[in-house]
Amino acid sequence: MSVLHDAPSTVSTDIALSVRALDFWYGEHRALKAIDLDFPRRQVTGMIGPSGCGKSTLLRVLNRMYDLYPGQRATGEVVFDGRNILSPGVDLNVLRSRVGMVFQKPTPFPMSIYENIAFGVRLHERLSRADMDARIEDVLKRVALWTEVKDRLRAPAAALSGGQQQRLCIARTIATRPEVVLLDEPTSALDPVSTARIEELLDELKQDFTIAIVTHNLQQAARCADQVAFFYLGELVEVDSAGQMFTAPRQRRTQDYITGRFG
Ligand SMILES: Nc1ncnc2c1ncn2[C@@H]1O[C@H](COP(=O)(O)OP(=O)(O)OP(=O)(O)O)[C@@H](O)[C@H]1O
Repeated sequence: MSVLHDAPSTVSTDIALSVRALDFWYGEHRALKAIDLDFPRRQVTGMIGPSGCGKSTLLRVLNRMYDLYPGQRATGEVVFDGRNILSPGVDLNVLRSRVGMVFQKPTPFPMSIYENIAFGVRLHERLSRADMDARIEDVLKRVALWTEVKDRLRAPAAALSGGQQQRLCIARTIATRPEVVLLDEPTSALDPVSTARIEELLDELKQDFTIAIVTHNLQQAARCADQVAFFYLGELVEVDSAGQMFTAPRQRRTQDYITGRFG
């Protein structure tokens, strides 16, 4: 399903999302500067850097979440499915179902566990009751929540613990079968046990999805990410495999950051 009618790109099919010459503006403030970054398909890309360097901004560009706010604008290209999703005419509902997002704090809808997942699916697909039940069981199993909630699917999602709520939000996001899942510090509000479960989950999910995760936790980036991108003051300083980045970064600024000299 295409999101736009534009010139096809020449980007390799091993790349799910390709960012080219991206600038981002909050009014007069240029928060991202000439970013070029590829997100390899079915890999985890970790985005790190000190507070305010533009990590969340980039994530919000990748599914045009910024479009909801006046005065915010992006220039350049984000090529997805052969199209520049920054162009006018993109169907944002379709885009956001294909590039899903999970936020820092769990944000379940004020409805049942079942409805939290079914709601988004219904916006895009007409499923029979049996197929919807099967979809919900499938995604809850994938986020390792099924055994904990299968007997209370009609209970309010708000009754779940924070870690369970975040797994539900991930289930809700993958239920529309996106290609890309964006996660903005998804574990920063969670305890270590819930954090470990989400990290394990990322490893599972990358079998099927391309993942971009913003994290302040460098150990988490080292554990979960295949490639890591280091941002500083709105610039992409360095991108490399997690192994290279955390053992032998090429740039001085990256080294200073990962060794704790600033940030
Ligand atoms: N709504 C906004 N209006 C104006 N400026 C903003 C807005 N949101 C972010 N900024 C600015 O854009 C820059 C990048 O912010 P962003 O939130 O992307 O950084 P970040 O790297 O994700 O930071 P953190 O790690 O603290 O979440 C910062 O200078 C920030 O002050």
